[in-house]
Amino acid sequence: MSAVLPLFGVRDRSPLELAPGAVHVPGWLTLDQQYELVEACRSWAIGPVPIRHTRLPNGGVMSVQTVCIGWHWQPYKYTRTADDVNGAQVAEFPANMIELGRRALVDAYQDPTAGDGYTPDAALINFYGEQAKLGMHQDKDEKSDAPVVSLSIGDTCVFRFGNTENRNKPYTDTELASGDLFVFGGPSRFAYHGVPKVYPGTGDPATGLAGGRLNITMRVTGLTAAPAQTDERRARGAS
Ligand SMILES: O=C(O)CCC(=O)C(=O)O
Ligand SMILES: [Fe+2]
Repeated sequence: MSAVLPLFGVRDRSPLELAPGAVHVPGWLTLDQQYELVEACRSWAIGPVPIRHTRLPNGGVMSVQTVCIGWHWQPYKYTRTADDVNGAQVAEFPANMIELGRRALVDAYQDPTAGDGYTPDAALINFYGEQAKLGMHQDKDEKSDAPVVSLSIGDTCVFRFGNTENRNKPYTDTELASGDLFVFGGPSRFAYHGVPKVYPGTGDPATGLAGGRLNITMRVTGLTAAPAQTDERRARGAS
């Protein structure tokens, strides 16, 4: 009997360019990194601003659940406090995530300088249950054209990556699996994209996620923090 080739389950980790500036790196995160991120997300999901189904101005509710760090996102702006949830300030954006974002750009663009000066200051953390989807949209509430770094953990999904003109064709459907990195920057920074489907039960529980899909998108908001009001300014009623 011939030996079984040890290729089963091994994915090609070379970066794949879907469009200029849009790069998919399969299996970029190690299992340990995924586990650590799941733990961190679990704690952010509890508070200071709990994870929620975002309410849209048209009265709809997103099927995806979202919690933010650094800046709070609500349709369609970033704010320091989560006024549409509990009014609290979201958790700080940790320095090790900035580092991870920089390494993501270096590896995706295969350029040792690609991460220089990249300082993401917000992340949206999305949790997809079995039925959750995300419609085609652009990430355009940032006042910066710095790349978006996306990390996926848990169940595999169909990721639809479109054009910069509208939410329709042409688009490319690709699968994002646990540990995958996807970067969209440059001419693809404002491309439409969405998640039409998640495949339940495809994730590895060793990530710490028993079910569902976690996606973290790091962004540069281009916003500066409003200076904290001093007691004196507050007493004077300065706005
Ligand atoms: O879940 C994903 O892969 C994409 C998430 C996304 O597009 C977003 O949060 O804006
Ligand atoms: Fe997005």
